[in-house]
Amino acid sequence: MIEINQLSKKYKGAEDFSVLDLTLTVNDGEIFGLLGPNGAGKTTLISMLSSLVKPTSGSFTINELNYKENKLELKKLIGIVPQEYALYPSLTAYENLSYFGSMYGLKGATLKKEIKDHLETLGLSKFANKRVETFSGGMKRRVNLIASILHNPKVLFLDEPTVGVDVQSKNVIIDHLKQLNKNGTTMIYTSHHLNEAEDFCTRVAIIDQGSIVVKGKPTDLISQQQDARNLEEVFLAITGKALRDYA
Ligand SMILES: Nc1ncnc2c1ncn2[C@@H]1O[C@H](COP(=O)(O)OP(=O)(O)OP(=O)(O)O)[C@@H](O)[C@H]1O
Repeated sequence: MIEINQLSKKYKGAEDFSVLDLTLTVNDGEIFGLLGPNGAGKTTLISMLSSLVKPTSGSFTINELNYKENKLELKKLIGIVPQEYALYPSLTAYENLSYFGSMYGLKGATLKKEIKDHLETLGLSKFANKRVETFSGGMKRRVNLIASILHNPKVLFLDEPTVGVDVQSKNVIIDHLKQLNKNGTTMIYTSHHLNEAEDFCTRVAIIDQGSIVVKGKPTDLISQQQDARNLEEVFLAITGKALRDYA
């Protein structure tokens, strides 16, 4: 279970808080979606939960481990699928995955088997020994995903795991994530693909300006919002149609 208590982040030199007093509980086995316009604070929140960004105030626990006191245990428990590719372009898929797997403490036959199985499920076996710089966006996204799940994390943070990929890659990625979830991985996921989130998530929160505006099951949010037929219409009704450009 992930318990977030009044978590806030104000970056150095920034005028405003990127995440403000955010309180949320995500239960074991959930796929929880963080939805919101550009700049809403989704990546900042995920980055704090995965110990990449230090909170300004507030606290959180993951499976009762406190982020301040149990950093090492937490690191083993979680996986992070970052928005940017965390891959070495001049290394092959296999070399990249060996490197990331060994960082998580996997080695020998176990590491080999995990890499082989994941490459197979995600349709990449025949590209294992090709350099990642030659891969399409969808293939890079799939390798990026495998790099974060080789150690079989109990909790997985996914920052736009299907951005910029074709429909085929997207299906393979989402099916694989659903399978991982069935096997016991709890997930927090951000996306701008609201159709995908509607199908994929057990619950979602719509975040705007660092705070949760609404949260609930996608079907409940749709039925509660007057005239909304899908999550995108709920989203637009709640966050408005104005552009959210920032620099
Ligand atoms: N390293 C940083 N330093 C200063 N400000 C930052 C930093 N990272 C993010 N911000 C600011 O924090 C706010 C929230 O950004 P964040 O990336 O968390 O939003 P997001 O919801 O993930 O957006 P997107 O959908 O565009 O990925 C924005 O105003 C952004 O400019």
